Amino acid sequence: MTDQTIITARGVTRRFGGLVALDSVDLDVPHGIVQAIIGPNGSGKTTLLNALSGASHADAGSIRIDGKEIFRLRPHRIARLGLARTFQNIRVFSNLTVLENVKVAAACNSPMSMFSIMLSTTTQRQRETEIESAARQALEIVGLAGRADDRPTQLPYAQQRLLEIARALASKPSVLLLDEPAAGMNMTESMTLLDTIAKLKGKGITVLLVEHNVRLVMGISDRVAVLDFGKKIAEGAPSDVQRNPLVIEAYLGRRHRHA
Ligand SMILES: Nc1ncnc2c1ncn2[C@@H]1O[C@H](COP(=O)(O)OP(=O)(O)OP(=O)(O)O)[C@@H](O)[C@H]1O
Repeated sequence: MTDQTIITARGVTRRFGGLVALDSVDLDVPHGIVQAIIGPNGSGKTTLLNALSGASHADAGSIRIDGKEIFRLRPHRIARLGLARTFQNIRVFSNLTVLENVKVAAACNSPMSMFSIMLSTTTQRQRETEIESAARQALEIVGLAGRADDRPTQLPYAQQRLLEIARALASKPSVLLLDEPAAGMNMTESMTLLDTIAKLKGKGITVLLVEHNVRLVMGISDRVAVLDFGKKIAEGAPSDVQRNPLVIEAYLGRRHRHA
């Protein structure tokens, strides 16, 4: 690991019964880049994201965020170290406004003490102002500032996915994990997503994304890691990975096996 590495994973292994979903995976993600994890269906991408975010722990290995070991830490402890994530399925509160949804996420990641809540202290009012400001900034970044007072269900599907990103951003993370951010998006919507990811990178946020749309990944990522049957089979610049015979075989071979 170097000072430039924000995520350092070593030997990350996850089994489900007899199935080895992650087989001793190593990953080094430098600060401030867009890193993609790709691979055929069932290759272990989401399992890796879950292990990194603490949503579902690995059985063995070491995972460091900015040098701190997070293996087996609970998700909220990992979030406090600056890591936020989105999920494949949309998880918003439909009875709250767009802004309220983001404020809830911001508040969850910086809880006030029960004491200050009961006494309604100046500190609490300051925190509320900070939460509102963080939420509005997050909506601004994803281009939803104008929809703050709408309900999430009034947004088109692609914007609901951007709202998920805004919720993750509300905790001001240094690392953002995106699980299938372009799922269900058309070409124009995917381009908006790419702009948003570029903006995040411009703000110094390290983005790690799992994505099925390989063309989209190749356009936005600085580095790509490829999983196949739980093993990392390739990693590097998009142009190198695309030409890697192991990667071509993983995709084509899998397609042929399913044909
Ligand atoms: N909770 C679980 N219980 C049992 N097996 C699981 C569980 N979660 C994942 N798996 C298995 O682990 C393997 C990796 O799954 P994972 O969802 O990480 O793959 P993926 O690359 O994200 O797939 P996809 O591209 O289809 O989303 C698959 O064989 C999957 O069936």
